[in-house]
Amino acid sequence: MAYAIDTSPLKSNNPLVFDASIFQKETNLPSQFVWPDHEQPHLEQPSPPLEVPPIDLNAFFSGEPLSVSNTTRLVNSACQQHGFFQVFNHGVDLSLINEAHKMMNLFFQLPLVEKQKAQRKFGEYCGYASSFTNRFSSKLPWKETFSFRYSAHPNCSNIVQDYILSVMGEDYSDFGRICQEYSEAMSKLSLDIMELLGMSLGIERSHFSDFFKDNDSIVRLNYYPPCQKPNQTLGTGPHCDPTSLTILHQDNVGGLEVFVDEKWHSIAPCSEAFVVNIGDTFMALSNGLYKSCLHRAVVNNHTPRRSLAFFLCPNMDKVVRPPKALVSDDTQSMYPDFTWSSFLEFTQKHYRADMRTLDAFADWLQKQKKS
Ligand SMILES: C=C1C[C@]23C[C@H]1CC[C@H]2[C@]1(C)CCC[C@@](C)(C(=O)O)[C@H]1[C@@H]3C(=O)O
Ligand SMILES: O=C(O)CCC(=O)C(=O)O
Ligand SMILES: [Fe+2]
Repeated sequence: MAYAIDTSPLKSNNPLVFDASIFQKETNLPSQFVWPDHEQPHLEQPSPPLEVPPIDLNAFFSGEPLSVSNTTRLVNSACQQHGFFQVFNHGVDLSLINEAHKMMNLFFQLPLVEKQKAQRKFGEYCGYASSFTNRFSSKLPWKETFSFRYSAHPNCSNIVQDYILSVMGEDYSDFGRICQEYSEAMSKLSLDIMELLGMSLGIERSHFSDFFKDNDSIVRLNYYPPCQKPNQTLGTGPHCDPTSLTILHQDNVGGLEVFVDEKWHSIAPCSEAFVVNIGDTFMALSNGLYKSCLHRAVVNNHTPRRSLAFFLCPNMDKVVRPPKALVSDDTQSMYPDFTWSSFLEFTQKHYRADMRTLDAFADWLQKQKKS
């Protein structure tokens, strides 16, 4: 079997490197990529599609009373059931989305050593990772990712482009510029969606958009190479996003699945739409009313798949606590107050994000307080 041997000091105790150009032809998957039987996808039985409401953001922002009440009702019901919906007429230029996909294609086609200029370091969430061979020793995801920080703080006006140029070099200025523009567009869209979520919860429209104005978010480019044994592995394992809100754009290949009513359901790609889902931090902000739902990405044996994720996160030191209107004497606060910086650190240094990250974090916080 063909493995590339890693020579970097980072992974001295783990020689496995995921080089997609080699691994996509492998018929014997290294055992680290083989997921346990109960988590393996059964691709021979296609997952039924999930009914996700199509949300017309333009109609909502028109202020026309019927559109507003229909939209908030649909969002409220989807978020209480599973936390997934799709947004249309979102105001993001389709040519910017296409450019971002083109740049992402170019990036992932680069030779491994070139991509490794941006190698993600242990304990950090930014950079390039070919699978997580230096982070985890089993249930490795069949993917490459490139993640970077976006901050809406006025002092960080060019943060994405500066980061990409600093790690990849001057030749990557178009890549940096498009990623910067895309991140800004996603941050703006996320604040619009926060207004909608605030209204759908019956609280002050600006409550959550104000809370996230100075967001410190994560943008991630995902590349899922073909796999000769797609039934044995996963592109992204079952998890709930620890972040607040995810805005995902998938290419036309398909692979995103959501666990609802005890079954996996697919969400078909749609180039004009973004898939939006509630993450654990927003579940805490809504006092458990809106759900952060289990999802995963499956791979296939013929076509590479790409997706672009914007993970909205609060400013690092803001206290995550639901508004008073969502906490009654009976319900109390479902989760302890926390900061995003501590939750992020938990996912990067102490716990691999899965379906119970928020509960595990709440227990961990409790123990920290006691000791
Ligand atoms: C804070 C984060 C951790 C992860 C990236 C962002 C939001 C989603 C998380 C993740 C995708 C959930 C599944 C497991 C994970 C390890 C992955 O497969 O990428 C998670 C990310 C991470 O820790 O890098
Ligand atoms: O690529 C996808 O479709 C989903 C990826 C995902 O869930 C994530 O990165 O959190
Ligand atoms: Fe996710």
